[in-house]
Amino acid sequence: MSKEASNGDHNSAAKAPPTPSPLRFSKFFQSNMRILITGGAGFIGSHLVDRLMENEKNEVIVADNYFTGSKDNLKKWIGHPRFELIRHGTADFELCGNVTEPLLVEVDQIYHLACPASPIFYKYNPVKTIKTNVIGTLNMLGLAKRVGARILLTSTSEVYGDPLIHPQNESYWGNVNPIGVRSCYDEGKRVAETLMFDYHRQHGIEIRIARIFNTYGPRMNIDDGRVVSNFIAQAIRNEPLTVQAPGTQTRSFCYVSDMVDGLIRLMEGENTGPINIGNPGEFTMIELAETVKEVSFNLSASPPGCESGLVYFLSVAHCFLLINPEVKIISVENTPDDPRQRKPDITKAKELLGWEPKIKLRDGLPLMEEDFRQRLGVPRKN
Ligand SMILES: NC(=O)c1ccc[n+]([C@@H]2O[C@H](COP(=O)([O-])OP(=O)(O)OC[C@H]3O[C@@H](n4cnc5c(N)ncnc54)[C@H](O)[C@@H]3O)[C@@H](O)[C@H]2O)c1
Ligand SMILES: O=C(O)[C@H]1O[C@H](OP(=O)(O)OP(=O)(O)OC[C@H]2O[C@@H](n3ccc(=O)[nH]c3=O)[C@H](O)[C@@H]2O)[C@H](O)[C@@H](O)[C@@H]1O
Repeated sequence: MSKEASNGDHNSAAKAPPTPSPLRFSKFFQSNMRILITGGAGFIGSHLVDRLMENEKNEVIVADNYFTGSKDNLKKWIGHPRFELIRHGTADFELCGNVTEPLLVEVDQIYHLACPASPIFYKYNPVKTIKTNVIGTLNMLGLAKRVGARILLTSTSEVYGDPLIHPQNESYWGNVNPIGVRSCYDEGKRVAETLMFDYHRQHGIEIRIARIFNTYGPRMNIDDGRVVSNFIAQAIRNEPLTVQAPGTQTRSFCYVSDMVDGLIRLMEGENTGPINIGNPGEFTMIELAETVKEVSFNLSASPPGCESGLVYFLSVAHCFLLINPEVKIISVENTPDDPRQRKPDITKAKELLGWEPKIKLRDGLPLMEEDFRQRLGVPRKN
């Protein structure tokens, strides 16, 4: 029997995990933990790389096809002796670094994040999205089985679909359209969760499943179409904030440093999950737009994840600067199957991981604004 405990509902007859390769016990490997991060050039992945690289005992390997991620997010690590960017698969550019191609690399842990996450990107090529979720997860589970690695999947609150219970807890099975335009992503992640548990029960693989709720922060793709990045970019460019109708739909936003902390605790802990990781502070999209307009620097210290000296300077100086109080808010058409409400029940994360988010939306938004201003080349007017 595997020693790891599930969070209650699963995991009755798991086999022992396969023995790691003898190489793992050689002197060379003993000092270091080798960690693969798929999708490590993306938004959450690159912050996870930063956090794991802080530990000198970690060697970090990233596999990414740069569909929505960028090498820029990793530039401070390229060339570092404990860091490696791998290009596997074929010579075909489309397939290079792609998790839909098998990968063989000796690692102890796999954080499997690779998947486009913004609705406009995952809907752009739905077949590619579902292949990434299904074949990509199968490949990473095959790798975990072969080398005896523990694997964590970044699943999503979208497995709950347009939820009929509120807030959503992990025992809720969801309300998902299997044939809709979002299905490549939400049904894809549901299959990925199924594969994780089948490999766990059948092959004894050590698995961890995080159900991530809307996460925001520096390094989000400026034009990736998600609501927080859209509103901040629009406010900085002095364009109207586009609230998709009706605007009363809700989301709960988690700052990226809190998310990374939750993912590492889940990986290091003894529970398979699935476990919700998100911030229960819930906002309608109209409230979010108003908050983006009005949010001000009002920080007494620089929270984790804040890399900008300017933000730190402004925050210790107790400045009160609005992003753009003049900007207009307009209502635009929505897309099909948009969930009407979303808020995580994080009781399990609190009890099993000792985790809860620390950064409030009003404190996280200015940090993201600063990063967007730098990348857009639009300095703040004082
Ligand atoms: N950010 C959120 O709010 C959120 C919420 C729920 C779940 N998630 C999950 O977290 C993970 C990371 O999300 P993110 O917000 O950082 O997104 P992101 O788009 O910034 O990052 C995804 C990364 O995966 C890479 N990728 C995509 N398809 C790939 C493939 N076939 N092979 C190799 N690499 C591939 C992309 O190039 C990118 O670097 C995703 O699995 C996503 O589903 C994110
Ligand atoms: O957290 C999650 O589980 C999921 O959340 C998001 O999906 P979604 O909530 O639809 O993300 P957004 O595109 O940011 O939309 C959030 C809300 O904002 C609205 N919106 C979006 C963009 C915009 O310009 N204006 C606007 O009002 C949308 O209609 C929606 O109601 C992510 O993009 C998924 O990757 C992730 O898995």
